[in-house]
Amino acid sequence: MKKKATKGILLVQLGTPDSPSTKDVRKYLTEFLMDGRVIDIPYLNRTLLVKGIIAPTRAPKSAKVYESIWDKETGSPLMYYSKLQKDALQEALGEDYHVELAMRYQNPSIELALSKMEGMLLDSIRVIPMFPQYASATSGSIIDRVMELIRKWQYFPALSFVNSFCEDELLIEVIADHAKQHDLAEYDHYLFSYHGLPVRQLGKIDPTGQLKCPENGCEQCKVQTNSYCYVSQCYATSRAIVKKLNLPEGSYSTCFQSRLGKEPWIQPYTSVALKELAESGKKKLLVFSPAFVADCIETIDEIAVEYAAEFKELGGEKVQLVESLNNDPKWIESLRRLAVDAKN
Ligand SMILES: C=CC1=C(C)c2cc3[nH]c(cc4nc(cc5[nH]c(cc1n2)c(C)c5CCC(=O)O)C(CCC(=O)O)=C4C)c(C)c3C=C
Ligand SMILES: [Fe+2]
Ligand SMILES: [Fe+2]
Repeated sequence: MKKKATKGILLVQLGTPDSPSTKDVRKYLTEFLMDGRVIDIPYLNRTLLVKGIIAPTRAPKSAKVYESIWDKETGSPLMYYSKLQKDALQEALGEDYHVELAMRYQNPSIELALSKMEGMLLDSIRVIPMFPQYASATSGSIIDRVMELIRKWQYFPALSFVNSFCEDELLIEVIADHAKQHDLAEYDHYLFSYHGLPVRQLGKIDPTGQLKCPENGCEQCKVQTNSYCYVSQCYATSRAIVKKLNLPEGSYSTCFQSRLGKEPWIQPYTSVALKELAESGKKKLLVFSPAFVADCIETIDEIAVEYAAEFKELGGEKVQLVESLNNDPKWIESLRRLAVDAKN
């Protein structure tokens, strides 16, 4: 008889549309952007903005992009890699563990994954938001949703959450390994491009108001106060990769992509960084995307297609994306350690 699993691991990724049709992309964008941790403005204003403006205008454009990255057999790259990661982690952890995969938005939902786990009467559940750097809009929202659902249960397993793993040794090693698949000497600049956030969301993390993110500059917040500052965690990841690859001072920089709407997002923006690099005569860029654990629309299209075209128009020659963690065995080992070791 198969041994009963006693420990549950719930991997949660952001989410992706069910299909690249405009209808499904609109549904996905609406659920995503109606999350008050993602667009953190009052409900009525958010509804008018998301359902009245962003979803209807963005859905047809985004649908075309999703169509271009969608694989006929395996579908959304983010879903494809997330499933591979889940299966590989289950294999690595063995039969004492039960691993579920959920998406914060759309399918498979956190509700569905937890309903399966509830019936298993597990001793513990460990939730791993699949984001190396904590942000309220991503890991925070996942943790919030899990707590909202589990609080209705009649029993409570020992529950734990991975918060951030921005400097995880193996994670950094995998990123460095993937960079080394390219001839590092060929590039005249190394760019670390992270997903951006509205500036307002950074300041809200600190209830004491003393951290003053980002006015005081965020490069050292994490080191000095061990805060949840997203920007600081991004800089910590960049520093660790730079150290691992021994990149020379002045040959690299950190920037933030994917700005949505008109209000200020954290800077420097990737598009501005590209312009400045082109103006300073840089021709070949190696671009890291360490906010993601799997290739997705943000890497495959935004960096490798859109930013690459932008850079070439500005006089640059080449933008090479460093492959994401995807299903690299070393990353699966890193995930396994996150799953069994409650330190993070
Ligand atoms: C206010 C809007 C957004 C915030 C804040 C935000 C934060 C954030 N997102 C990720 C990771 C991913 N985002 C992805 C796509 C995506 N993100 C936004 C908006 C915000 N993100 C939009 C509108 C989209 C859809 C893209 C489109 O073209 O329509 C994805 C990829 C999903 C996929 O299917 O491939 C990821 C992953 C992080 C890490 C983050 C804050 C730190
Ligand atoms: Fe996003
Ligand atoms: Fe900060």
